[in-house]
Amino acid sequence: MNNPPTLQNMASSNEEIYGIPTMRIKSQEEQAIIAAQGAQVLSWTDPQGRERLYLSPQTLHLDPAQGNKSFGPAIRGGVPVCFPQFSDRGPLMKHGFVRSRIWDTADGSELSTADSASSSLFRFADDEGTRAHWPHCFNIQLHAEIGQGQLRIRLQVDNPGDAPFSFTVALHTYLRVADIRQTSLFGLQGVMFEDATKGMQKSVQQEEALQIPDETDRVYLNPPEKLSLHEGGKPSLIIEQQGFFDTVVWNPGPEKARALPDFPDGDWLHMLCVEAACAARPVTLQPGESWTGSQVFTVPG
Ligand SMILES: O=P(O)(O)OC[C@H]1O[C@H](O)[C@H](O)[C@@H](O)[C@@H]1O
Repeated sequence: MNNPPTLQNMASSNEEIYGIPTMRIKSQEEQAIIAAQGAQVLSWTDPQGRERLYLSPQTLHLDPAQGNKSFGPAIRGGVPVCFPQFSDRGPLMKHGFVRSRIWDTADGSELSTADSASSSLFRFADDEGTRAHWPHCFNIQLHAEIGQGQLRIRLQVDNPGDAPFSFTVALHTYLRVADIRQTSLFGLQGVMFEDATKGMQKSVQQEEALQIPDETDRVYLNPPEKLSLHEGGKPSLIIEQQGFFDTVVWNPGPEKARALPDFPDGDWLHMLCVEAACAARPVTLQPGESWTGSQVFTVPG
């Protein structure tokens, strides 16, 4: 079986990946690569040297020459940040606009300078372009950290304005799996979900292990904080979330995969999105309030 290429050998200090400016962080044997576009984590190599995130080799991205002048295409893979709208659950562009904008490093430093650090902090705030679509003042920041077999991602949204606003949000994580047909997700038995492949019909998951034989697009409501991904019958990754009150599980399956212009036809076999989200109901922030959510991935010991 042909596995898609990984980024781990493409990384030098301040390189561009598929034309996207990136920052690299390191901790002993682990490394992660974060794009300035969307503060999107593109790659996480675990202590065994295995790439854990899926990134489409056909990914589209902003033209760096255009910078923040326009809302460009979204990067297909890694950990897209969906804000201030999840999917098409509202009037805005699908998954909101921050994944299609260039974020700043926390101290305004050059992307390459964090090369020796094990964490990164990116920020983005409202501007004329965002207010034309969504008339609110906001700050959003993403902190990503690796070490000891973990990738830890924390997202914070602040309301510095003088009016309340509501949003839906997700860390739309694309996990890389060797073969989706040998992959199961544990922890969702007995949890109610909305099924986007069946007009948002609500059901309760009966099976102990979720398998993905075909297109799967579910928003699980109030799931447990800890899920476990198994590959080839063995635990492969522990997935934990806090602050987010839904979990989305998405794989396009063979037919939808063929319809996605930025995704190889066969790559639905090598990925599974397990997304920490507030999707089914919004978060509301009063002036001066903040919301924080995190998603943590741990390689089992
Ligand atoms: O293709 P995108 O806009 O990146 O969205 C990819 C997918 O994201 C989420 O998982 C949604 O639940 C899916 O309905 C959607 O197809």
